[in-house]
Amino acid sequence: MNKGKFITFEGIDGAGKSTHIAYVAGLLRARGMDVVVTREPGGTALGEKLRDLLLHEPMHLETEALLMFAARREHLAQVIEPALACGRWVISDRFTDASFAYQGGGRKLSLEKLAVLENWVHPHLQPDLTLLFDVPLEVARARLDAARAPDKFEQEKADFFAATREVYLARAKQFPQRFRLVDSTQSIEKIQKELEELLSSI
Ligand SMILES: Nc1ncnc2c1ncn2[C@@H]1O[C@H](COP(=O)(O)OP(=O)(O)OP(=O)(O)O)[C@@H](O)[C@H]1O
Ligand SMILES: Cc1cn([C@H]2C[C@H](O)[C@@H](COP(=O)(O)O)O2)c(=O)[nH]c1=O
Repeated sequence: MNKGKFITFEGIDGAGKSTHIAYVAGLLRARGMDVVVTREPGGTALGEKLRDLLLHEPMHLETEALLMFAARREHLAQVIEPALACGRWVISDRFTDASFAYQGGGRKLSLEKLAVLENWVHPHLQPDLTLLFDVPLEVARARLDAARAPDKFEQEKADFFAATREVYLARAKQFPQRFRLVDSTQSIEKIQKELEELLSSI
């Protein structure tokens, strides 16, 4: 049995990831793939409880990083690994790149500590494709302000998101084989066209 592929969507809050997930899942299903759509933090019953704490309770930055990886361990064991093993494709709204970007960039937690957690929780698995939706902070902020009340992360200041975006862009340079940068200032229709072309090659 062929293993499925693992696709992750990343970007700062308001970049537009969630808008495009259903579209990409639809494209892949039309090509006959069996697709699982999931998210982080979350994706399991325990993970969703942790998500609620992570998005709304103040906590020490290391507690936050550890809970992100605890939720991820459960997500891998219950959802991601079993799905890939039986040939399904997994699309996750965020994965470990978000921990490097938010906890490492935004909160300034040591990237070495995060690498230790990554190596513990998923020493061998990496996404086959990571779509990084990139927008200037002001564009993301304006979109979020128009869309919903902010959670704990979305209330952070511009310098937090500038550092988060910087780490995302640095990781895209560090891992060019799996990252694809999507200019998310474009219209939704233009981005969909770009995604369609991009996915035709995997
Ligand atoms: N290319 C676009 N042009 C204009 N508006 C957009 C575009 N992409 C997304 N939006 C709008 O911006 C808002 C935020 O989009 P979305 O929820 O997809 O962002 P996100 O990256 O998933 O954010 P978060 O990570 O905080 O969930 C939504 O109201 C969405 O309709
Ligand atoms: C996986 C992960 C997520 N975060 C942050 C990023 C976002 O602000 C929230 C999730 O909200 P979304 O609307 O579903 O994008 O969590 C993080 O800080 N670290 C992580 O590892």
